[in-house]
Amino acid sequence: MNDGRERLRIAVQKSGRLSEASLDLLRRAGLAFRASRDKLFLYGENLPVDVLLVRDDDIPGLLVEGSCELGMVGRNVLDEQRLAGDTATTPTRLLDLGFGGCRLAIAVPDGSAIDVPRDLGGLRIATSYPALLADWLRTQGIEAEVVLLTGSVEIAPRLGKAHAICDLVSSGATLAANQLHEIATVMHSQAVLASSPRPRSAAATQMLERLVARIAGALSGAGARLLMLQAPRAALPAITRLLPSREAPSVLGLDGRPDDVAMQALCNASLDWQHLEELKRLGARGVMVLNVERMLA
Ligand SMILES: Nc1ncnc2c1ncn2[C@@H]1O[C@H](COP(=O)(O)OP(=O)(O)OP(=O)(O)O)[C@@H](O)[C@H]1O
Ligand SMILES: O=P(O)(O)OC[C@H]1O[C@H](OP(=O)(O)OP(=O)(O)O)[C@H](O)[C@@H]1O
Ligand SMILES: [Mg+2]
Repeated sequence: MNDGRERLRIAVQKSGRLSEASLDLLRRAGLAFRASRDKLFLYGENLPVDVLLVRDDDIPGLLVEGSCELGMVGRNVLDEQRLAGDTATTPTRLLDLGFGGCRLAIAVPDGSAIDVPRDLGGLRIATSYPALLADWLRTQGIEAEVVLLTGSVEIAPRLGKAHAICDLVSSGATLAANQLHEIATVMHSQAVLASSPRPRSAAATQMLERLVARIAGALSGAGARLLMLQAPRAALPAITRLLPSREAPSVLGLDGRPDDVAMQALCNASLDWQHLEELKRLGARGVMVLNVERMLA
């Protein structure tokens, strides 16, 4: 392991939009932690894995230098640092984590004459993501000036610092509150699991692969439902057609009841009361729905 360390390190955001969901996912992957006194470091009690609590902007750099083997960070932050090209090697994106969903968008003041991206030619755009914005402008063939602001980007047009902004949006409430509206999407983003490009020992690689498989398992279990029921054998085709199942259901015979079967189906989160009512109409009995906590392929 790097620097002779015996334990794997995973970096997550200390305090912000990704913090809670990142730690929750690690818990669902089976990690139990003990907090250090300064709360910047969580000691993994049941696996040789420790959690580093840092600013999200620092995570790509920590991975590149090998201070951490894994990190959970917004794709926007990862791609910005890759495009900014400070280092020859870049972290590897392993998994999309399904939280922290947002988009990097171009927005302009309500009532502005800027309607479409090409209207931005020759104007100033404020952003905290200069490399992503410059890359997008290049692909659109637009020459505009990029103005770097590290926060409160939405205020730039009112201050006369820029004609437009390029910032993260999810609900759109911040844009609306600042009398701005979107005219283009630069990228869609969500939190991702990324790994260090540094070489690591065979033992570290094995531990990393184990943890990544567990995280993937916790993710694929999320929202999944296990449906169990008994039904007339003749109703099986209609039941199978009805279900939002992820794979073919398992069907078992029942002792002394040749016309009936027991069935088990892994369904996605869209399985609802309407499905259950329909199942009952088709003759299903003893219908049970269980939330799936984790899965291992
Ligand atoms: N409005 C949003 N909705 C959903 N996800 C978002 C939103 N804004 C940002 N994110 C995602 O969450 C990440 C972290 O956002 P946050 O605002 O907590 O970061 P920060 O202020 O840079 O925090 P830090 O102090 O760690 O630097 C963003 O990089 C992005 O991937
Ligand atoms: O579309 P909305 O749902 O309104 O979200 C957009 C806002 O969320 C982010 O900031 P955040 O609230 O995380 O604060 P920050 O700028 O201090 O990071 C982003 O920078 C926008 O300002
Ligand atoms: Mg940050």
